[in-house]
Amino acid sequence: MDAFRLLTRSTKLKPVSSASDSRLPSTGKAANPQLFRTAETDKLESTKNGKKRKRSAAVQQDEEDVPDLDFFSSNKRPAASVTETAVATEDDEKVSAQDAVSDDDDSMDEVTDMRDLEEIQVQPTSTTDSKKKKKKSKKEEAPTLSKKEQKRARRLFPEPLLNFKELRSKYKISSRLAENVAEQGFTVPTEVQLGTLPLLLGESSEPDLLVVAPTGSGKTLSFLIPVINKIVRHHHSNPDEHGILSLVVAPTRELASQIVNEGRKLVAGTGVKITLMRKGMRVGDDGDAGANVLEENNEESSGSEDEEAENKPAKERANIPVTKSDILVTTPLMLVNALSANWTATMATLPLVRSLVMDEADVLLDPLFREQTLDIWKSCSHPDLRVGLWSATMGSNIEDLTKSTIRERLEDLGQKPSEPHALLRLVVGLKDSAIPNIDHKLVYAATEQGKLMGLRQLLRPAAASASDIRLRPPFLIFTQTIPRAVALHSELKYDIPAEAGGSSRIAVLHSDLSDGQRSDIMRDFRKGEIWILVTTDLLARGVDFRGINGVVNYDIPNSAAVYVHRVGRTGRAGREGGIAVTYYTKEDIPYVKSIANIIDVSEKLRGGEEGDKSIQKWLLDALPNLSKNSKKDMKRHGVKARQAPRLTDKEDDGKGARGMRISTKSGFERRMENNKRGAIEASRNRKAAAAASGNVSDAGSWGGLDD
Ligand SMILES: Nc1ncnc2c1ncn2[C@@H]1O[C@H](COP(=O)(O)OP(=O)(O)OP(=O)(O)O)[C@@H](O)[C@H]1O
Repeated sequence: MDAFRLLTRSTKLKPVSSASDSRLPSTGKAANPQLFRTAETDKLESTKNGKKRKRSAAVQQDEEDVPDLDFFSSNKRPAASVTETAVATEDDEKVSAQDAVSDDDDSMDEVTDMRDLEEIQVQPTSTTDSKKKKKKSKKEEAPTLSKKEQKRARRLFPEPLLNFKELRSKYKISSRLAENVAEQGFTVPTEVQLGTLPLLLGESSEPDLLVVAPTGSGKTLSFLIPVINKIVRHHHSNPDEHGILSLVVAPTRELASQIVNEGRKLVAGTGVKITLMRKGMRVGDDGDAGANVLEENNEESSGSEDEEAENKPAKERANIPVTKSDILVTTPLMLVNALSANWTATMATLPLVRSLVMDEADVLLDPLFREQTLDIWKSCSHPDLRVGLWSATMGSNIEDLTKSTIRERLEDLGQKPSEPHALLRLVVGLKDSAIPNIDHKLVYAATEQGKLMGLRQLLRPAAASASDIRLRPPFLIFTQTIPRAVALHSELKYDIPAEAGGSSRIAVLHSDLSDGQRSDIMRDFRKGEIWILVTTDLLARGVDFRGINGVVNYDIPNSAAVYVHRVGRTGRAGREGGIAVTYYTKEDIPYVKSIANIIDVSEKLRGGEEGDKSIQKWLLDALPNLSKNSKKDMKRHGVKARQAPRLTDKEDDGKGARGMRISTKSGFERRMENNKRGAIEASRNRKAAAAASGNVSDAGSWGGLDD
């Protein structure tokens, strides 16, 4: 009898299929990076047959019985993929854009104009349904529109990008930029790319854009191409204006550095410079037409040189020549510090910035970073600023905050943009859901010891069959706090046999490490020298380790959104075979339902037999719902018992920190160790006291008084 299987009886673990065995994320890129291609094909088929557009079976089923996603927006229905829109637009003769909104369809729109209806009706739009909208505007005085009609009025059906060649042939992007994109070797644009690139590169006025698209779906390329192209055009039309024209803000240094590396591949030879904001840099006014310039050393350097430069003391960096950068990539705090470097009451402004990109926008506008992000947003003082907010999860509160900030910034500025433009929202796939191309395993481990046992089984391939989970390195392990990550790392350090590389194969990464240490670990994990990386939510978002085979949530995530991001570190760009293992204990039961819901929806999106699903209905029914306040509390602090400061054995009542400790040692072994430590300490104290009173037994070690 497998004890571990007993522990996990609350989930149905399906046998590992030979297909996922042979096809792992680490074996290379997927033939097709799109996630919703099956549904798309189905729809294409049904439109071609001249029938009314229908959702794929899997998605239809979702509509019937998808459980409420009790977080984020009020809309609980799956949105059709953006390619559905593409089908409608491409196949205009058979299915008009208006037909595409079937009467019984009240799901979330793909591309939605977020402005007030009156505003939409007076603005000219260049989309295919513009004529219909104009007709509608005549009926402005008509009785108030129903919710459904309002939704319909807001929906847009822009043309999709069919292939990357169109970037040059149709959207006329810089030829050098087009070459750089081609050199990346991508063949098919992902859904988010085919949806957003035409919106941002098209002839109509560039919109402010909110994008919600799955993890690993290529959002970085989607925002970098338009930003770079805009700067190339700007250089042509304003050859004398130099300075920071675009800002990209990301929540962590690791993500910011990754964006710079991606950007460098795209800007090569275009004359555009992209720079990572580093400690000690100053964004200052050079007195040249109010332009912001960046003091930095080597803006054309490669990633590794960049990292070396970062490790130089700030003093050395302060002496470097002033150069100009077009795109600055930064974390919020670093830029806020630089903008308020002269400690004046008001922050310096960034008068030339025309594009502000917020990657992982929902976390940037979360209370944790909100003040800093809004300060940066408002310091961009150009009236033609366009904002882009990108994430795999986006609460409706973020949409409201975006609308109000756009309005307030313009009011404060007292100027209007040179041309009217829209605020659009594009949703790819099912909003706020985990990607469907990975396997989720929700495992009940009862206690902390149970989790450690389970994890050890994953580390030993021979024992892996016992747990039905086969997770091959490289993979990530997430814990709730830094001390827990450190403790888990020291517990597992010697679990990897010396012949496989031993303790050097496993590392821990968190924000208490120095920048240099963090960069080294990231580099070694990417190079495959480190196989297992224990970390905190520092790496939960945005970071792209292309070929990692899985993610282990050693501690449950603080929210459903964090789950979506953590598990999205695997299954990037359509790769199949990734696994997400989440352990939970007795203490976690109150918090598991939202995660179980996410897994359930993801499995429904994937389709397949009901019996293959890991989340059974009885489990969902049995798990308790969490109150709003408890959810908030959980989001801020995580599971409280795990957050507790370390207690000494004497202080611990046995239910708190001790129960949550990451260790395989028994209480008896710990007590013995403690006693031994105490005895050594006491003997040391006795010796010190004796030495202080001059009564030293070891007289030979005392040289006596000097004459
Ligand atoms: N069209 C494409 N075809 C194949 N791979 C692609 C394509 N576009 C991007 N990629 C690759 O997909 C991976 C994920 O891209 P990216 O990091 O931009 O995802 P993301 O949507 O920002 O994810 P997250 O939400 O986790 O931040 C990268 O390795 C990138 O090189």
